[in-house]
Amino acid sequence: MELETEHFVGSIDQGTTSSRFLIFNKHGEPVASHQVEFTQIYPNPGWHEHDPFEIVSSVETCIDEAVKKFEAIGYSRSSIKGVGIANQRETIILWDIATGLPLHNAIVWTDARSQTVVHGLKARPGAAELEQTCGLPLSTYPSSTKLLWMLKEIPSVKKAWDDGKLVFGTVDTWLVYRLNGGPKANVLVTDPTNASRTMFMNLKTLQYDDKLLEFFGVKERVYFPKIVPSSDARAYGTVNSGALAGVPIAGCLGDQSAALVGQKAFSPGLAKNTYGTGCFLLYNVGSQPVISKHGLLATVAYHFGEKPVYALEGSIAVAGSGVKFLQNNLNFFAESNEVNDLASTVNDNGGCVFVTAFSGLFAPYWIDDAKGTIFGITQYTQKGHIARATLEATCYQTKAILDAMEKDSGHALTELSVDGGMSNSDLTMQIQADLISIPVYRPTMRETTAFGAAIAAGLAVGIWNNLDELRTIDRTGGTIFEPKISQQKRCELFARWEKAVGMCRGWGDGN
Ligand SMILES: Nc1ncnc2c1ncn2[C@@H]1O[C@H](COP(=O)(O)OP(=O)(O)O)[C@@H](O)[C@H]1O
Ligand SMILES: O=P(O)(O)OC[C@H](O)CO
Repeated sequence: MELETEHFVGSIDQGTTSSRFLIFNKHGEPVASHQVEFTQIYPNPGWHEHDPFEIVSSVETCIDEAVKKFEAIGYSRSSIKGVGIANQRETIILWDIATGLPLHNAIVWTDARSQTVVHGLKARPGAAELEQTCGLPLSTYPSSTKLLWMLKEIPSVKKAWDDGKLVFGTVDTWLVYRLNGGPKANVLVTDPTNASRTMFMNLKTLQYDDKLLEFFGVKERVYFPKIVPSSDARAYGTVNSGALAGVPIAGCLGDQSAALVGQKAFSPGLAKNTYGTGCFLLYNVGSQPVISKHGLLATVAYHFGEKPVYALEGSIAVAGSGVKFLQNNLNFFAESNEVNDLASTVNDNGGCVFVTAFSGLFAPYWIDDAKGTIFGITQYTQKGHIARATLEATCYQTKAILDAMEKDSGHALTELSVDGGMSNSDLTMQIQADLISIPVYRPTMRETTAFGAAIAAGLAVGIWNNLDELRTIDRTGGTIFEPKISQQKRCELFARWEKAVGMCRGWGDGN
């Protein structure tokens, strides 16, 4: 009997490496899920693309397969009341308003091809003030510089612009548009957490800012999606076909905001660090944005009710993608989790420091002319040392981000909550605790990104009535990694890392 009255919420987690669909009950437990990895396209050094239709088909496959599993254990698809979306941010897709067809592959957030565009923009009057309005520094990372590169370099994009047919979308907008049926329904929306990664949105008004659009020269001739709250039962339309046809899309969050929500970091001072393809530390600063003085980003954490909540963010471009690099490019092992066995064949990094700056270095350094560099290789160096140095790179950057966050907020974290694929590595989490000298807490339920999007949708369709109801969801269990090394050792290791960062500057300049 209980099964029939129970309601569920579905959640799309469209990440950089894979897509997933999970179905959650109101206790925050995933009862069915499906995951699909999709193709990573690297056409040139520093370039990174996705096929827009493969993004959609991977999501549709995940929905259909997860619903099959859900029904196989006795539930009915009609008990799924809404769907939420969490998505990789900054990645852009451009399409034609009339046909609904993409004009190019998606340019992924890691892609560094807009370096020359960025240098040109930095020389324009007003460049230094942009961050005060949108929270992001000029770099290859946000969507704006990718759009400008495409307008300059891709003839079909230029033509669509000339013809007044160009639609700009981040992955959330593209997914919502396609899931609603494309040009037939023509639903063009985004939420403030995604829009805050474009450099086009004013952090305070949560709307496009004329001055920002004018700075980038895109005030006219582009269809921008409407910015709507992250939790809304109507604005995102409904799923048009497949196993969940007719179900409302009721919530949408950039994946890192979703992970903060999924960790239930609803109060100022709470934070999380997600180790996925990249690694992103978000710190809840409450109802006013804080513009960083130490290399962090100001971003929207979520907008559920009347007032938005903001976060300070430390973004690291390479985390799990470093592990994938050892796996796919260097053939060190066949599966990601094997990195831990390999890194455990040695006691330390053997003097190697790997600055994994494949796309330049992001927070808090913002060095766009760095390239991946391994320092300290000798005849003694083994694969295990390189594997260990790869894991350490993300942990050092997290330490640098926490230092910056403490300076910006005046508050030191006493524990770091973690999630994401690479947080499955016990070795990495122990190294992390050692380097930051506070405990690292890894929850048992690590699908926090998907859970965050489920919360956004679930609040809109009445699975939960308010955030207080969510506070009671059990977060006990999980693993705590305690720091084990001395302060002196920690300082020595970090000083070597900082030296390596200083020495990797400039390699990519003009190349
Ligand atoms: N046990 C593990 N140890 C180290 N890295 C891992 C492990 N499991 C997964 N990863 C890495 O985590 C990443 C996938 O994490 P995920 O959170 O799914 O990322 P995304 O959301 O970006 O697609 C991959 O890059 C993979 O290499
Ligand atoms: O795919 P992830 O989980 O590394 O997240 C990507 C970020 O949203 C990029 O800003």
